[in-house]
Amino acid sequence: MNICKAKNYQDMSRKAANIISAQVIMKPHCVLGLATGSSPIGTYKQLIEWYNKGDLDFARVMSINLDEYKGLSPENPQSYRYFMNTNLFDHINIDKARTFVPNGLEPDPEKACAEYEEIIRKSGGIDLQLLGLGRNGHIGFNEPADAFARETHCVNLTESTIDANKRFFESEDDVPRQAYTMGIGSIMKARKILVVVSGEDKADALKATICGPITPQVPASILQLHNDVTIVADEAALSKMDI
Ligand SMILES: N[C@@H]1[C@@H](O)[C@H](O)[C@@H](COP(=O)(O)O)O[C@@H]1O
Repeated sequence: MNICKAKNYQDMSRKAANIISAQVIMKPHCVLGLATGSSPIGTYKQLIEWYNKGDLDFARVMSINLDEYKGLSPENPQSYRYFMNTNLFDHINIDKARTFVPNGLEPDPEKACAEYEEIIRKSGGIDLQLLGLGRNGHIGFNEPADAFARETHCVNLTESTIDANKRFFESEDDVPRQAYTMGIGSIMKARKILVVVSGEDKADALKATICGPITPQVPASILQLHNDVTIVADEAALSKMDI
């Protein structure tokens, strides 16, 4: 694992955006695996800035997002499709028909997940997967569990995740209890993985991810087995480690 220490959130975002830019410049028709949450927002802002300066071209890029709340429509401001449109896609020249997010409105989990795995398979594989880290070590919506889930599946969100994500909703009751997420196997197939981590509330999860045993109780710990992972973390997130 390549650990890159950033001073703060802004520095982390710029460093991560540099890595994504390099990917897009080196392979203009690349497949980007994208993430939601507050961690990658600064990275997306930086990419938009460089796009506006004429430094980046997303015309041939395809994107595949990690996850979506089950039951939320793309127009719902809390949906991850809406998040991606407003935080990135609406501001760059990516072809929206080539941006994919699991279909939150598909009530049949088997159908929703099989369709999504087919999209990943047909894409030829994700070149660079961007990830945030949950406070309990989750990636995508792969929550701590007794076993690693391989493919896209439907999950019941844990109390910790519902609590962490309620800030985006009017009340805790409005947070969906289920989501569709790419599995650990789908994530691990990406050729390169980039994790962005900021803030002291992630310090324990980050330490367990990097130094702890590989266990489905800390889903991100599986990343120790991937051969091309870069973690860009700020000082606060690295505060519990000697790095
Ligand atoms: N499904 C998302 C994850 O993909 C994200 O990494 C995590 C952390 O979010 P944040 O970056 O806001 O801390 O939140 C959600 O649960």
